[in-house]
Amino acid sequence: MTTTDIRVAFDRAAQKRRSSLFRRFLRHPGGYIPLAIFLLIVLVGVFAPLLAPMDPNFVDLAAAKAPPGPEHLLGGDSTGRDILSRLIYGTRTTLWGALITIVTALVIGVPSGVAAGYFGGAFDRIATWISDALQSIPGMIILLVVAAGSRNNFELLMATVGVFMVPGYFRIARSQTLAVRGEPYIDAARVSGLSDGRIIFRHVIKAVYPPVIIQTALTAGIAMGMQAGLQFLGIGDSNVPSWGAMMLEGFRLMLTYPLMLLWPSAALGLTIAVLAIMGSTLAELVQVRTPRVSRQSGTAAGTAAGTGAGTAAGTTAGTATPLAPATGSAQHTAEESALRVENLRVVHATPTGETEVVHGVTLDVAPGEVVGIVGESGSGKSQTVFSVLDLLPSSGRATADAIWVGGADVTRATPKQRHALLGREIGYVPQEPMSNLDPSYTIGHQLIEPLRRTHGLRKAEARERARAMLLRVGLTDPDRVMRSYPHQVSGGMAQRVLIAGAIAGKPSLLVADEPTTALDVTVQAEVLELLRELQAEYGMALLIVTHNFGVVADICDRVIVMRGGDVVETGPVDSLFASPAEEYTRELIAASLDDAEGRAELDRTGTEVTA
Ligand SMILES: Nc1ncnc2c1ncn2[C@@H]1O[C@H](COP(=O)(O)OP(=O)(O)OP(=O)(O)O)[C@@H](O)[C@H]1O
Repeated sequence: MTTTDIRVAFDRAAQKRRSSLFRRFLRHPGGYIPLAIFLLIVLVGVFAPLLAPMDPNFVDLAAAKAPPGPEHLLGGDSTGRDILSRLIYGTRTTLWGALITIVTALVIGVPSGVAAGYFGGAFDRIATWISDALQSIPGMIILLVVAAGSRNNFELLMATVGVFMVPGYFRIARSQTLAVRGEPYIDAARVSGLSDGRIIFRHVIKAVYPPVIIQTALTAGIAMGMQAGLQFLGIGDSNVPSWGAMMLEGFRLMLTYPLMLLWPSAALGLTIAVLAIMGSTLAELVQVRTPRVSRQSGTAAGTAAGTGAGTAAGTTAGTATPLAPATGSAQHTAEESALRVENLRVVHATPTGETEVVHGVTLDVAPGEVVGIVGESGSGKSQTVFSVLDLLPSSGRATADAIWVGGADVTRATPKQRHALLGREIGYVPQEPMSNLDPSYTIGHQLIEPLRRTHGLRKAEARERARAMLLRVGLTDPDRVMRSYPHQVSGGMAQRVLIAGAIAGKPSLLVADEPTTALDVTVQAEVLELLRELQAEYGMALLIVTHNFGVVADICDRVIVMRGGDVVETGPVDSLFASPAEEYTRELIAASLDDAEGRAELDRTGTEVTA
């Protein structure tokens, strides 16, 4: 991609202006109208003492069942209390009760749902079981017990209602987290060394909060209805003016004095209706807005959660199938290597049992060396590098005698140490540039964050470093790129951004997994050229995964040929090309050459046609 192409792509993309969910909500009639009404209701509740014309409990016997008039605008109740004042104070009680319910449900439901979705395992199973069990408990009976035991303590009752609302939040938070935790941009954040906590707060919460807000609008309505229902049943403090208690009184006198039932029912109905409309408007806007980037096959699969333990040195694979002999060889000592993998096995749990997909691979990359792992689809290239990067999906388990990164054996490190080391020592350029960027954050933010967290740079330094890296990878307007969201840049630009991010921490090893596969042919050559330049400039080791011998011939010093989870051959590129020892290697080379000839033929035909 030329500089002009980059500019054109940028300008085209930049036209798609992004506006926040809140702003779009405010522009939608289903947003601003109910919001205005709801805010008005809140103000009435907050300023009840100023707005209410009388004390809500003041009894004026002359006003008993009085019709609306100048003294009592909405009339008097059965004991002569001013209905309007009670309604205004009742707003306060109702909102306060709903707030207690929502906060209780949010505080328990969302963190537990996110943790269950993110970490999975035993916590997920136990939390899901508790959530299901909670739903099967008859809430009203528990509420009656709590009311009797606490002498109708209003706050405790509303908190108990909140506990019964927890499963709604738990399920939403868990499913949203499950949906994003396997996204490549989460993997990319892990590889860049961000801790689980940071990833959750920065990336996962962004996906969780929109449905949680919708749920909150609906829960508020349900909580108010429940509260009115409780008070209608006579549960709660009868001295506290509330819409439910007013409805109970109105219900008793419905035939003789229907107005008493009308006012609190109208207030409750209106409040629940505006909350429901806000909820459904938000749901509509969120659906339009969230372009779910789904993981494609071949990109980093799953999160690393649960994989760290499996890589501890000395553990056995525990495969159902007999172990195949180890394959491959290391050319350098552990201390001399940027990366050295010894006897790596990867096992996946499948419905039919465990399957070993990488069978004891040994390989290494020296500092400053460019090594290609090449092989047909399914040969185990990605599983090998994902094991190094700690990115295997939760179904996968890697075991190795050792994985040396920059002279340290990461299989002996704690997961935290391992992440920190990987974030510092290894840069990762993935296959799918677009899905490896979080659509919720600007590119600048995504470059600056790992530099601050993993490399400890101050914000200004990190910004300057990110800017310089964007310039270095050929993006001529780094400030605009930093302000852009991923959807505002082209695939080629996104890959340059990821390369900038991968090298910004000055890693000693850059791992590139099919870095050009998702790009169009003209951009492929430029990205390869860029990788080669950067590797030489920074003196990094480069491990490039590809199925294309053309790429190997282009930039690699040495090649490792894989087939069916084994290393079948390794050697310097020139000698391997000149005299491959294995028939399989010969076929791969021939297939790559055929492909190249085919493409040249296509190019020629294209030229003739257009000429
Ligand atoms: N989650 C999984 N569960 C079970 N088997 C898997 C899983 N992921 C990968 N495999 C298997 O592991 C083997 C190696 O896959 P891997 O992705 O490493 O191949 P690859 O050489 O990188 O191929 P490609 O070039 O298509 O990405 C394949 O047989 C694949 O089916």
